[in-house]
Amino acid sequence: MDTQAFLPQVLPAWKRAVLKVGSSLLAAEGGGLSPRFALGLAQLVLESRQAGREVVIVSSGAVAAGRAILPRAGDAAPTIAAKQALAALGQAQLIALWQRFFDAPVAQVLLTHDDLRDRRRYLNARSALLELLRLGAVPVVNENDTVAVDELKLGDNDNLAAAVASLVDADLLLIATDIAGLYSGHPGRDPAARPVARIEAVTPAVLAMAGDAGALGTGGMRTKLEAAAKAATAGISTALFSGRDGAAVAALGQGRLHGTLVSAQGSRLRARKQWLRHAPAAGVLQIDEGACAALLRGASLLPGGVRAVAGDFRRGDVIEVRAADGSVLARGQAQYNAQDAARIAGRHSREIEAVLGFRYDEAMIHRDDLVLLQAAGQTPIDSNGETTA
Ligand SMILES: Nc1ncnc2c1ncn2[C@@H]1O[C@H](COP(=O)(O)OP(=O)(O)O)[C@@H](O)[C@H]1O
Ligand SMILES: N[C@@H](CCC(=O)OP(=O)(O)O)C(=O)O
Repeated sequence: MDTQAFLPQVLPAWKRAVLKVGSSLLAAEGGGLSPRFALGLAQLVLESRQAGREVVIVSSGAVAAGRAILPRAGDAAPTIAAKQALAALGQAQLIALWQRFFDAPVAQVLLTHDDLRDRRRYLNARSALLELLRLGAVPVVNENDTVAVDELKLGDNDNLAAAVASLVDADLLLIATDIAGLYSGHPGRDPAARPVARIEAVTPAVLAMAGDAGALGTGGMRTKLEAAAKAATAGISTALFSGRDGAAVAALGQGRLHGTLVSAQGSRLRARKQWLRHAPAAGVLQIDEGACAALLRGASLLPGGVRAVAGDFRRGDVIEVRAADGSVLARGQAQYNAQDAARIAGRHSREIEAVLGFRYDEAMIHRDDLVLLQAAGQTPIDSNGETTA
């Protein structure tokens, strides 16, 4: 395939990224996995970590790895069940491949889209991934193919990577594939296909440029653009580039992208705050004056400042935070369900474990999951969202 090169462009500055690596980059020609292209990508991860950035890897390749272990399971047109078996067989090797490049421990995280749709599991996955990053581990995520087969059918690891990018509050989604970026038509079939370096919005016309997968991948450019569109709405930019092109991969470390950049729609923080502001509230925490002052200073809401709990919310639900006079001070995502919140209300954070028998977080609502609806000294808002002055 003779395709035109992409001119370099500036990669947006980032602190935390999700790097999605397709099967097309990890599958060896004779079956199994090859370190050939993974090496350069791992180098990029290492350099980024040394520069104080964090990277979560979303890696496909378990099915390809499984093929080398039990070739007869991967006959010409394997069924979904055979692909699931191959994925289960190959997953350990996939993790072992990534571990080869890092002194830091590699952590295997298997997720499904359903896990991320369920608020409680979403929050659990988030805490676990953020803790892994805090500990300096290299999280490597793949779809849990034993219990969900979306990715095996649709190549949805692209979409999973976008969901993970939102989950961990990444500011960039890097999608490494076997082609330099998006072309205006399928490069194998359209000789006039041109590089598309920049996409401001993933419109139907942009989606129409994308065709199916290459020989080894699933989903092709379409799922990559869908993923980029989701990331964009969450305030995250996406870079599509070739993981086979060592120079293009090395350039990313210097902040230059040879590939396609899909721009974020607004900032990540704005998108998240917007969601917290408008998601239906499942309950209410009434807090004391000390807690009000702490929230206005930008602190988390600790159980000690909670006076009363109302509603039947679950961990991860959005709830309102009201001052003693009933005015709505803030909204945020609950770390504890209503029952547990009621049991720890008024208690010191260090008592949480003794009361509940476990502890998710020292806060009832973490400051990253909280949006203030009043600034210090501002007019309070009543429970209908109207100003009370
Ligand atoms: N408009 C397009 N521009 C670039 N690649 C495209 C386009 N349409 C389809 N493709 C195909 O998408 C492939 C990459 O997707 P895929 O095979 O699913 O890889 P991965 O395993 O990295 O997810 C390319 O190799 C190319 O054949
Ligand atoms: N979970 C599957 C990934 C399937 C998938 O999305 O593949 P790809 O299109 O190469 O990213 C595997 O590990 O083989």
